[in-house]
Amino acid sequence: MTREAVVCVRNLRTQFGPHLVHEGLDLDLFRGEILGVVGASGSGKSVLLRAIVGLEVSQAGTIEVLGKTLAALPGSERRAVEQRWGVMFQDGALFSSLTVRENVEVPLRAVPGLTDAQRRGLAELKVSMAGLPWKANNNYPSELSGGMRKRAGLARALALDPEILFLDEPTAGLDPIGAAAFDRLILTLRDALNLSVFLVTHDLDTLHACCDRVAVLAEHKVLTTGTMADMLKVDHPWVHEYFHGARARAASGGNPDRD
Ligand SMILES: Nc1ncnc2c1ncn2[C@@H]1O[C@H](COP(=O)(O)OP(=O)(O)OP(=O)(O)O)[C@@H](O)[C@H]1O
Repeated sequence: MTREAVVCVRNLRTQFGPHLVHEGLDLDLFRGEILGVVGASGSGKSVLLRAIVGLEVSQAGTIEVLGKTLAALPGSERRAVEQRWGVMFQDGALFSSLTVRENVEVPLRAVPGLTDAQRRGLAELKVSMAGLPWKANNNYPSELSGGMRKRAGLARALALDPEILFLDEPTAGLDPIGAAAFDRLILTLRDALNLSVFLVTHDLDTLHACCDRVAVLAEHKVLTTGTMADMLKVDHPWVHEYFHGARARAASGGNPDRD
C-alpha cells in the first residue's frame, strides 16, 4: 500500500548569506505517523520546520504540504492550506498580554461565522484537550509553569483541528515526569485525531515513546530515515554516537514496551 505523504520536501537548499544550512534535502512525512526529526545543534531542524510552514524562504527545491506547493499558491488558497496545520514553537510563542483562552482564540478568529460564545467554547475545549486545568483558561502566560505554557502552545496549535502538527522540541526544559506525560499526550492526540506529527526533538525518551520513524539531519540533508531499530544499524559517527551512547542506552532501557 502506498503511503500518502502529507509533507514532501525535495532537493531543498536553504542558506543565510554564505552559511549553508540545507543542500539536497529530501523528506516525507506520511499521514498518521509521528516523525521524530533529530540532528546536532545547528543542523537545521528548526529552519526546516519553519521552511515547511512558510516562515523561512529556501533558495532551491520544492515543498509540498497536503499536495500543494505553498510558494506557488495565491494568498487565499495558501491561507486555506495553512489552516490545516498547527505549530507549537519551542517557547510556546504565546501573546503575553492575552490569557490562555484568548491565545487559543486567535487562530479561531479566521473562521467565519463563529459567534463569540462558540469561539470561546472551542478554545476552552482545546485547552482541556491539551491537558490543562479549567482555571488555566484565565491565566496569563507569565502565570504558568514552563510545562503549562507548552500545553497552552499545543492548545493553540490544535485550535483549527489540524491534520498536521508541527512540534519544535516539545519536551525541552520539562522535568522527566512532565516530559513523559507530554509524550503520552502527543500519542493520545495523534491516535484520537489521526494527526500527522513532525516532531523536532533531542529527547531520546520521546523518540522511543512516540515516534514511528526518525529522520536524522546531518551534512545539510536528511542523512537517513527509519525506525529506532533501523537507527541502531546506521554506520555514521554522529548517528552511532547518538543512538548507541550512554543516554540512548538509558532511554531504551527506560521504555521496554517500545523495544
Ligand atoms: N534567521 C537566521 N539568520 C541567520 N542564520 C540563521 C537564522 N536562523 C537559523 N540560522 C542558522 O541556521 C542554522 C540552523 O539553525 P536551526 O535553528 O535550524 O538549528 P537546530 O538544528 O534546530 O538547532 P538546535 O537543536 O540547537 O535547536 C544555525 O547555524 C543557525 O545559526
